[in-house]
Formats: sequence, structure tokens, C-alpha cells
Amino acid sequence: MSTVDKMLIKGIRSFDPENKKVITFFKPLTLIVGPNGAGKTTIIECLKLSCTGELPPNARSGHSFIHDPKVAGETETKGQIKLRFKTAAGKDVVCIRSFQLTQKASKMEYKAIESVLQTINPHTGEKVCLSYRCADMDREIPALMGVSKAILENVIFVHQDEANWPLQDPSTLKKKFDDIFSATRYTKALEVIKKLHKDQAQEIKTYKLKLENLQILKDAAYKCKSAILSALHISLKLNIEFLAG
Ligand SMILES: Nc1ncnc2c1ncn2[C@@H]1O[C@H](COP(=O)(O)OP(=O)(O)OP(=O)(O)O)[C@@H](O)[C@H]1O
Repeated sequence: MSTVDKMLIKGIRSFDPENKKVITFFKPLTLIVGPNGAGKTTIIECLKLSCTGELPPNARSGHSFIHDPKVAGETETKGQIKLRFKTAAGKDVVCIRSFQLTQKASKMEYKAIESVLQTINPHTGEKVCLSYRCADMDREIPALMGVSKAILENVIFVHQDEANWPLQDPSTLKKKFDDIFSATRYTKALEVIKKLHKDQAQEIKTYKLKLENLQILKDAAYKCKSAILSALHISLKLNIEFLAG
């Protein structure tokens, strides 16, 4: 089973960009308690973003997720989340995601600047860093954890603003359930099987028609053969009579 061991946060929401905060997760349970605005939701948001690459629903495309440069009295703030977890296979892996929020002349600019996976080479004990495109990393981490992205997003690290998704409209609900149970793959497989079945039924129909045609030709060939044989028979008989007579 995959477990989350530690998380470092800096420069995210109210977390200071200059002072890193490290949260250690205990087994089998960690309770997060604190007054309103202390950062409990931010911790869950960081866990979800680290594992799936998904920003929180209220993050305005990342702009309000990174510590506000105006609050820090700067023109630019850098945010970083480092998550140390054990993969389903028991390997220690660190996932690092870094971001930047810059105050431009008329607007803020949000950028995801780096995503790195760090593993430890079991033979040499050396750290191995693999730099990833965000999209690849978002696929790689759920695979290492042995949990689908849909379950991480909608069940394990579900955001408090989205916790009522089971009460949403039927089509959204169906899509969520399809994602969670990977039903889309089965639906696609069923579609492929149905198409194969249809194609093969069409092929059988064509072969049946060909068989009927061949049967007609075979009957005609037999008829020709017996006509030729009886003609030969008559001509042989006439020849014998002629020779005898
Ligand atoms: N972009 C930002 N820059 C600086 N601070 C921010 C930013 N976005 C949110 N905050 C602050 O971060 C805090 C958010 O905390 P969070 O929602 O994680 O707290 P919480 O412990 O979950 O609170 P609650 O118990 O009310 O749900 C708030 O104090 C908010 O003002």
C-alpha cells in the first residue's frame, strides 16, 4: 500500500514563501486541526495537487493558490510543494512541484515552473532526479501510488468545495462514477466488441451468399457433366452399332 510520509509547503496560500513548513503524516491516522484560516484546506489542496496536478476549484487558474505577492510586499512569489511518499511497491519517492506568481504591469502571471520526481537508486544510494512535463508527472504519480487519478481526486483528497459531488446532476454524477470505476474503458471495450460482432455478422452474410452461388454453379456443373456423359454414351453406342452393322 502506498503511504504519504511528509510534505513541505512554502509560498502556497497563507504559507510563507521564505519559511518552509514541513508536515509529517503519522500511521495509521493523521488528524489536522486548527482555527479557521490556519491552512487545513491548503494542506489537502497541496496533497491533491502533488498527486494529481489538479488545482483547487477556487484557485482562479493558480492565481489565488500561490502566496499573493502583494501580501509579501514583492513583485514575485515562488511556491513549492515537496511530497515524500512510499510507492505501492515500497519505494521512497519525492515529488517536487514549483510555481511562480509575478505581478506584471496590468495583471498577475501564474506559471508552473518545474516538476521533478526524485527516487533513490537502491544499488548506489544516490538520488536520481527525473524532470517531467506536468502532464506526464500527473499520470506517473497515481501509477506509482497504485491508485487512479479519479479516486485520488474525488474520494481521497476531495476538496471541501466539491464534497457534495454525489448530489450533483445525473450526468456529472455518472461521469464521476464512470471515472472512479474506470467504466469508460469497459464502455469503450464493449463498443469495440459490438463493432467486431457487427463486422463479422456482415462477413458471414457475404460468405453465405457466396456459398449459395457456388452451390448453384456446382449443381449446374453436375448437370453439364451428366449431359456430357450421356452424350458420350450415345455416341459410343452409335459408333459400335455402325462398326457392327
Ligand atoms: N493567495 C493567497 N495569498 C495569501 N494568503 C492566502 C491566499 N489565498 C488564501 N490565503 C489565506 O490562506 C488561508 C486559507 O486557509 P485555509 O482555507 O487553508 O484554512 P482552513 O484552516 O481550512 O480554514 P477553515 O477552517 O475556515 O476551512 C486564509 O487565511 C486566507 O486568507
